[in-house]
Amino acid sequence: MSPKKRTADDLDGGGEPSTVRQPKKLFPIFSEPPSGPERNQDATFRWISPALGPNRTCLHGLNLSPKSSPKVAAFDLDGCIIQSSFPKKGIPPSQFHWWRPSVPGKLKELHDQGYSIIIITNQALRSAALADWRKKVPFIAAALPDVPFRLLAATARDGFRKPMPGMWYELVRIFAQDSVRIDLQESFFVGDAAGRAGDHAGTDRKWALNVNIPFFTPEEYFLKLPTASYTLQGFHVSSIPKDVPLISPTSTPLLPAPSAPEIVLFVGFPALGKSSFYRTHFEPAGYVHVNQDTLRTRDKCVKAALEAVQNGKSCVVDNTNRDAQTRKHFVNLAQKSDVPIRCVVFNGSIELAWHNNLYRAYNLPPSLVEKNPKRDLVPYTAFTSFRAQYEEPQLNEGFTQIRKVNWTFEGDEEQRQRWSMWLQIDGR
Ligand SMILES: Nc1ncnc2c1ncn2[C@@H]1O[C@H](COP(=O)(O)OP(=O)(O)OP(=O)(O)O)[C@@H](O)[C@H]1O
Repeated sequence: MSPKKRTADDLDGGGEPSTVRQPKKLFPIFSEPPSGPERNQDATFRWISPALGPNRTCLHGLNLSPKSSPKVAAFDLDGCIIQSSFPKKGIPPSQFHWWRPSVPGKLKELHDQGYSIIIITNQALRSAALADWRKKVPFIAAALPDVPFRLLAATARDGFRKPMPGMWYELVRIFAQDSVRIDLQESFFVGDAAGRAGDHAGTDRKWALNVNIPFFTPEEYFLKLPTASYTLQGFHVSSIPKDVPLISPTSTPLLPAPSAPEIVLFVGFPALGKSSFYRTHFEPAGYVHVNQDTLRTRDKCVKAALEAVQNGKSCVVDNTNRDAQTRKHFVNLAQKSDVPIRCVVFNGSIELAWHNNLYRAYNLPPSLVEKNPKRDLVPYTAFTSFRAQYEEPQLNEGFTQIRKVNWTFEGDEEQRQRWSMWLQIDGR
């Protein structure tokens, strides 16, 4: 049996068992709803998700009264605890199949050994399907009457969605309220999206790598099968070329000395680090920052650049400046004002730019979030349209010099750790 294909709009992150032996028979727990919808009234499960607020896309539910323990046994839902929670026409929410019959017993055993049982699931379903899915969960809980557990479900393509670590941060925050610090070595995560041949993704393994806890596939954990080989697809910062100079050519310094008024025009994908580079290298030298994100229109940027040079100041035009026509506005201004204009091109792939975009929107360390205003995710179309319309800057556009910047990470250990995580959501 091959894994059933789902669309990104339907569901991702769980998946039906996609490798190794499939059971010949399903194991229905309920073939009928036990006593209709009213069955939920005495259910042990309750949703406690906030309806509003920044965490509203992360659903949160409790079976019984789970305790916070330093030992966390975390499980994916679909293709791991149950076979699939994907709603199907004509199948009541009460009906589901354990991934294997041994699953409920194993969960009970872990609870008895003092583990906190946590279900971590991606459920980016359309609203009607999500409503059906929410009805299903209490039935799964009812079949685990002596296993207290906590369930977190990411319902949107945002920082909560595996492999992004948002659900883990949420767990750490909740446990901290009970003064419990999770022991990473004693904890583990089991999931079927493990990057094995035939797996629909490597999302679960990436999530465990991100949060730095041991990972097992359901076959390894529940069936004790040998570890399977895997390959993780998608962008990771370890693929960025090393040992390239930060600025090339290296023959002249980045800043002229003694400093004379000039315009420096940045070129590069959104989120490739242009503003960070400005703050590190140009702001300390007194360059005025001209940026369309803050000024809103190009006319205002041209005006701000003109004002800077008229006041005898240098400035950096920190926009994407994708083509010659866009750049011409500033070249003309420089020529009219009789100041040199140089171009600084940011090397770096669309994948790195998108990664930084995810990092900036969802995974900055709290210390950085406090310092900087929160930046929303820039839509992917901004990256593809930059790529489609990009024209490599040429000296004959009127530049006195063109420099290339190779992105190099600057930040403390916590920043580097968060930036080095797998952030790309499947498919992008
Ligand atoms: N060299 C670097 N070291 C560490 N982090 C960086 C570096 N460059 C960029 N970043 C991080 O990547 C994210 C995007 O960087 P930044 O906002 O500077 O990009 P940008 O090109 O100015 O983006 P935009 O064009 O969207 O304004 C930020 O979170 C930033 O902290």
